[in-house]
Amino acid sequence: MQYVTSPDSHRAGFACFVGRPNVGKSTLMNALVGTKVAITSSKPQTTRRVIRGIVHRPDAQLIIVDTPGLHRPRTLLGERLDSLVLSTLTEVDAIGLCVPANEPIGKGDRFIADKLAAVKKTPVIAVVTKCDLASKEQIAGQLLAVSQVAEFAAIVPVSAHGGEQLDVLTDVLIEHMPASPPLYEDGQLTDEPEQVLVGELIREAALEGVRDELPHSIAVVVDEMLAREGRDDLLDIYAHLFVERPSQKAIVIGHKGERLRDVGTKARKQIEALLGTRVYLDLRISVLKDWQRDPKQLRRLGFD
Ligand SMILES: Nc1nc2c(ncn2[C@@H]2O[C@H](COP(=O)(O)OP(=O)(O)OP(=O)(O)O)[C@@H](O)[C@H]2O)c(=O)[nH]1
Repeated sequence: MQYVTSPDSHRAGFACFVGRPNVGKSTLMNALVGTKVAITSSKPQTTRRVIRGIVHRPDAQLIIVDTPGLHRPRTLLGERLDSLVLSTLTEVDAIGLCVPANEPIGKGDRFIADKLAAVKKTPVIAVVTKCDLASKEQIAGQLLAVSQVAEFAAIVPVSAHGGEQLDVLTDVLIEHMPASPPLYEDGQLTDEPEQVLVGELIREAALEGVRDELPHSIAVVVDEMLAREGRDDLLDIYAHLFVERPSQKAIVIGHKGERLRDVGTKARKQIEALLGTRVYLDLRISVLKDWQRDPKQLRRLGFD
C-alpha cells in the first residue's frame, strides 16, 4: 500500500457494532466493507461468529468485528453469545451502538447501553440505522432520543441499503483508531478462514424459506475442502448440516429431497463466487438432538 501521509500518521484498529438482534449490524458491516462477508437474514440472531471485515484507506485501516445480537441469555447458546460479545467489547478501539431509525428505543437498547457503560475505556458511537425506512422528522426525533440514552462520542444516522452516510461513519470510526501501520495486507477483506465463510453460505441457503419454522436450529460444519486430485480448477467440499429434531430434518430435506438439492445448488453458486473456482459440494444432514442446549455438541459445532 502507498501511504498518502507519512507512516506515522497512519491509523489502524478495531471497531465493532452492537445492538439488539435484527437492527442491521451485519448489513452495515457488509456495506462498509463493500462485499458479502457476514450473512444476513430477516430473522434475529443470524450471526453467531465474530467475523471481521476490513476497510482499507490510504491513510487508515478499519477492522470491523461483527458480533451476534446482544440479548438476554435464554439458552446455553445465548449465554455463550453474550460472553463472546462482552469479551469483544473490551478488545476494540471503538464501539458502534446500532439503533434502528424506525423503531422506538426500548428496554433492549437500554440494556445494551448499560452494558456498554461498563466498558468505560472504549468510545461508543451511536449509529441510527435503516434511515431509508424513516421520515426526516422520525430521524430527527430518533437522534434526540438516542442522545438522551447515554453520552456518545458521536451520533451518526446511516442507511446501509441506501448507501447513505457510510463514508461519514467510516471517518468517525477512524478518528478513534490509534496510530498504527496497516495490520492486514492491502485488498484483504476478512481474516475469517474460508471454511467458516463457506459454512455460513451453506447455512444461509439452508435457512431460505424455512426461517419461520426453524430459525436457530440449523448449524453447519465444513468437514473438508480439498482440491480434486489432478485438477486445479475444482474444489471438493464436504459439509454437514445439523438440525435438532427429526421433524426439522424432514423439512430441510423436503419432498423427495428436492429442498436439500436446491440448498446445495444455491450454496454452491455462492461459494464458487466467493472462492473464484468450481466447486463440488457434498452436503449431508444429521440430527444432533437439542444441540443448542448441550455443551458437548456446542463445542463440536465450534461454539467454544
Ligand atoms: N430498509 C433497510 N433494511 C435494512 C437496512 N439494514 C438492514 N436491513 C434489514 O434488516 C434485517 C436485519 O439485518 P441484519 O444485518 O441481519 O441485522 P443484525 O443486526 O446483524 O442481526 P443479528 O445477526 O440477528 O444480530 C435484514 O432483513 C436487512 O435486510 C437498511 O439500511 N435499510
